[in-house]
Amino acid sequence: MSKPLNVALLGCGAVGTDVVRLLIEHADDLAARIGAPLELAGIAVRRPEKVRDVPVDKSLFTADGKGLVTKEGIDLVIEVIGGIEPARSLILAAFENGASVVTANKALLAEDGGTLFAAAEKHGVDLYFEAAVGGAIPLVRPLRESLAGDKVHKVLGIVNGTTNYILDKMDSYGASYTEALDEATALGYAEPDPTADVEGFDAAAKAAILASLAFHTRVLASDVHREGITDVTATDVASAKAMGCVVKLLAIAELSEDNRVGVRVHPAMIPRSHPLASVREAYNAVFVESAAAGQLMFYGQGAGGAPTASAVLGDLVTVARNRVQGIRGIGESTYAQLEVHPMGDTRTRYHVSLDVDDKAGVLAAVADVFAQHDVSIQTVRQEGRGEDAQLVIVTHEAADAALSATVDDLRELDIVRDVSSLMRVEGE
Ligand SMILES: NC(=O)C1=CN([C@@H]2O[C@H](COP(=O)(O)OP(=O)(O)OC[C@H]3O[C@@H](n4cnc5c(N)ncnc54)[C@H](O)[C@@H]3O)[C@@H](O)[C@H]2O)C=CC1
Ligand SMILES: N[C@@H](CC=O)C(=O)O
Ligand code: NA
Repeated sequence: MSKPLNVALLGCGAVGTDVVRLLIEHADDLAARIGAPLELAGIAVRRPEKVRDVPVDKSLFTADGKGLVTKEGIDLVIEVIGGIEPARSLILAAFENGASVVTANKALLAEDGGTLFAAAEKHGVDLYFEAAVGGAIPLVRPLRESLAGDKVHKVLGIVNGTTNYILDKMDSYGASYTEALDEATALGYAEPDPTADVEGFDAAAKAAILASLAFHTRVLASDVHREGITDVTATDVASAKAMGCVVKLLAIAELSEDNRVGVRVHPAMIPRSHPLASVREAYNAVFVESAAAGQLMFYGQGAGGAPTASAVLGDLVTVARNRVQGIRGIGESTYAQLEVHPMGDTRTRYHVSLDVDDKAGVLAAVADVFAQHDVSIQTVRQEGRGEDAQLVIVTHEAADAALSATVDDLRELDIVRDVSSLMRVEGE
């Protein structure tokens, strides 16, 4: 057994609490797997005086994160504070001090991962981040390692537990949006500011990380087309049901034929027969398609303290083993330097539900608008309701820009009273 490795923990909230618990409960096994015991050297939190349900001496808590990570002899730093600052400065200070870092911070990685990876490389230490995408699900490691010999061309999935929980409760129990969000927050799934979840920022950060790993190129959160679930209405959920579909917030990263990257996060209707439709509560699921392996599916708990702590501890064992052996693990791979194309160039399908006048020629006028934009209609369903009628149209695949322009022109028609539901359709 080698000498003990000193671990500094930054943050002791939903994830940090379970990290401490697992570090203590599994101490002997972790030491045997690493070849050295782990010693918790300190825990940085915003309010050290707060009473916490963690089985450690109170003296370990400090508000001085910088002092903790720059302490002599710190080998490993776990960052589960979240956000950009002070997380970034603390991670950089940890590298400077020669420590390897494990983080769950997708927001930071998707905004400024390049700076972190460069600093880790400069100081000859590791930066691992399995918990940042898909919580407990092994996803980062398969993309970084297992699929390193293949060519991935698409990644598609549900990567935000909070929004999946909300949409699931709305679909299955008719729960209100606010009620479901409160439950997700109480269960420890939501980000400190749940706007990050419901507006799609969290999923966009994860999509950027997945795209970078899958296509070996740097993709930032700002490159991702992002729409959250705040505009998803009970009418959308009911419309999806009527079509045999369910609404999910999807993250999709794909390589186009001209080798550009498209990355997007938006709600979409998917058929109930699609495997992603049965992903319930805060579970996540991600499909990866690659040239040689074909289709792979990863499924599991994407949020919550214990599942996320499992991924953190897995990384901690890896970087600790590297430390004991005096080696470094893999770094960033962005050699491909691919262009990211705008959302308008993405091929998508739309579901459009229109409230229209119920009179002769309406269907022809609506169909003409689609034709003007070269958008082909796959199905039309019309229901008369007295003076007005509902037209439910599903298109074939077309450029997103053409679909969006079609809807803009439909809104201008006198016979169209309202666009009552508008959503992309995926998974057929
Ligand atoms: N909760 C979840 O299900 C998951 C969270 N994550 C990520 O893990 C990280 C932590 O998330 P949670 O534990 O949910 O957050 P949390 O809000 O429950 O905990 C944050 C912790 O950081 C501490 N902190 C905040 N500002 C600080 C500062 N300036 N100095 C020292 N400590 C400070 C707080 O005192 C608290 O202990 C975030 O990056 C989040 O995106 C990743 C996957 C799942
Ligand atoms: N808030 C996130 C937590 C995990 O990444 C989510 O809901 O998925
Ligand atoms: Na993961």
